[in-house]
Amino acid sequence: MALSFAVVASSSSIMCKATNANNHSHLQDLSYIKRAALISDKSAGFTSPHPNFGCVIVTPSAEVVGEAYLYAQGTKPAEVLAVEAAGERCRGATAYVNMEPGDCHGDHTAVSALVQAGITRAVIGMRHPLQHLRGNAIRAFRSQGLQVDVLGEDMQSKLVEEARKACLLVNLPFVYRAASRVPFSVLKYAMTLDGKIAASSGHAAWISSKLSRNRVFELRGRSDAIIVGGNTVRRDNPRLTARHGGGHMPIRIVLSQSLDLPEEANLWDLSDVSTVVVTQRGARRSFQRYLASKGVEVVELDILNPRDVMEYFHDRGYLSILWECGGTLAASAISSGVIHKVFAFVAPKIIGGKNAPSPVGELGMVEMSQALDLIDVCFEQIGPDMLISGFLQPIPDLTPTIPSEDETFAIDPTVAPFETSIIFFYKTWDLYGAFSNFSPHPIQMPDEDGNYVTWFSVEHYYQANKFIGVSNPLAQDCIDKIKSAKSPEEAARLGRLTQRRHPHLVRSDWESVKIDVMYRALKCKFSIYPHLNSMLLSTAGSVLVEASPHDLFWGGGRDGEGLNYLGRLLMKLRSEFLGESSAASENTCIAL
Ligand SMILES: NC(=O)C1=CN([C@@H]2O[C@H](COP(=O)(O)OP(=O)(O)OC[C@H]3O[C@@H](n4cnc5c(N)ncnc54)[C@H](OP(=O)(O)O)[C@@H]3O)[C@@H](O)[C@H]2O)C=CC1
Ligand SMILES: Nc1c(N[C@@H]2O[C@H](COP(=O)(O)O)[C@@H](O)[C@H]2O)[nH]c(=O)[nH]c1=O
Repeated sequence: MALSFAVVASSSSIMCKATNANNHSHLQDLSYIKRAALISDKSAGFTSPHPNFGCVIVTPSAEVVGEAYLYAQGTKPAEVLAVEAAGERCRGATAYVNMEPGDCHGDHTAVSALVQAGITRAVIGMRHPLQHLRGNAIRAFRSQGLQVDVLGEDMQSKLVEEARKACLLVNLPFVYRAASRVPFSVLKYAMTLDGKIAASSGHAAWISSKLSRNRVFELRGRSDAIIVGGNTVRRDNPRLTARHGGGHMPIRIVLSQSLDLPEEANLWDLSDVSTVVVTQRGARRSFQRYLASKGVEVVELDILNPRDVMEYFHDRGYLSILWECGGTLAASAISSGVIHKVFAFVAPKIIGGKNAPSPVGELGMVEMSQALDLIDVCFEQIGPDMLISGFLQPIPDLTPTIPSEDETFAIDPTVAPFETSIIFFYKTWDLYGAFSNFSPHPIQMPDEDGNYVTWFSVEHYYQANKFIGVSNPLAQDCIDKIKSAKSPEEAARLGRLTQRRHPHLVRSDWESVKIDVMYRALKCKFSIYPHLNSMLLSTAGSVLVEASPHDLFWGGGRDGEGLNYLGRLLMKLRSEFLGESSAASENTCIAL
């Protein structure tokens, strides 16, 4: 179906460095690029930790013939879906993308889809924020003869800046994360008009209206995790779930130094989503064991401060965090410089109380001139409340902060990332991200009757295998759901959740067969994709380590304490592919 929408016309002039041979209307360009940004946001929360991508394809006669967005990491790229929708009408058309495509497939899927479909021009809202991807797709388009216009580079004006900002805003968490190496963090609180977040008694339910609290569910749905401090758990017994229906469900994180937490708490009920408790090394080991017995993950850090916690969750691949703590932890997080944005719901109520808590505790400031000014402040009325939001840290300027790969090598010729003797991989956008079992490469594996079945990713196959052969209709039901999961993350969530909630559905020999299941799936993947096979062989001589800081079985762990079985299997495969007789020799060293 052809889609169309209004174009915002204005008489402002637009400078364009590129020649305007095709006589494109640049006002239309801006409208379409904003459209790409708008649709890319539809899957916010689900794409995490991947950016939001949208693509709109428009013919020279200004007809929108295809548009699509990325649903989640590992699903079909927006560009491929838009090309599929537009079909033959791609010939001579322009593709508008809010962000330069990345390359999770490791074979330039998005670029190839547009080039092969006959697209002749690409308009790009912003360059990819990650250094190793930045500029690659733009170069590839240009080398294939496409005209490429990048907002702010090839097109400049006040209106272009506005459209560029729209593209930036839909991927702000990604941009902050790329620039600061901590997840994008939002501090949210609800306070009375006299600045209290609870009565003197500590009672806080509720300050803001139902409408505002529904808005909080949406904020939660856009986040990877919600953080509270130990005191909020003791005082409020919160659930911290996103209850707005059908949205993404973030995990819950509790920061507690003392680990003096209640034995019974809503956050220990993992039926909807998991909880991670982060504490100081050595704190209440018996309570740690108690939490672990309930399925709650406990992470010990040497010193529990917000920056270390955020660096840890960055390394775990988290993109955005919502802090819903009280003033004590909020002050500590602000002082550590990890809070990027604030959402304050102000309710027209007065509770008074000299000792009633306020949203931010001690920051050590003594003069008003030291106050932190919010940037880009917005005011929005929600029912009876006012939502005031703004940034505590400016939006990073990507140009100087994250130089392109070429620029880096020009600045420091000694940088040669390909020559390290240990190759770490983890998230699919990493240089060797295609080694991850979450990479979007379908595999074909024989079922119990020997018939070949296609699985969207190694992770889909691995998770489903937990339930294969179990004579319970619920097990088959779970396999079917995992098989049709839209993304590897979704397959993992389904598999892990069912394993946790219904352990009796897991096959009894799972622990003894899981390495072999993974090995067979990886063997298939690296056999049927020649470019992946070459990538694997190109690492000969290097140790491969899955850099998962928390998976101590498949990954290498934070301090190298993990067993790194994924890395080991890849090295085993590599040596088999290289035709070395070291299937035997490697077997002796890695003892699989
Ligand atoms: N209206 C609103 O929006 C909200 C209101 N509230 C209200 O606020 C009150 C609780 O506020 P508050 O006591 O400030 O609670 P916090 O949520 O800030 O919890 C503080 C606790 O966080 C833990 N913590 C871990 N690391 C740190 C660190 N580096 N710095 C500081 N704390 C750390 C400690 O837990 P431990 O002691 O276990 O070691 C500490 O006692 C309650 O009355 C609650 O109802 C809370 C959230 C939002
Ligand atoms: N009191 C208060 C808030 N408090 C926050 O919400 C948490 C409770 O979440 P849940 O258990 O999921 O409903 C609580 O622990 C605290 O973090 N939030 C608001 O939007 N408005 C309010 O008035």
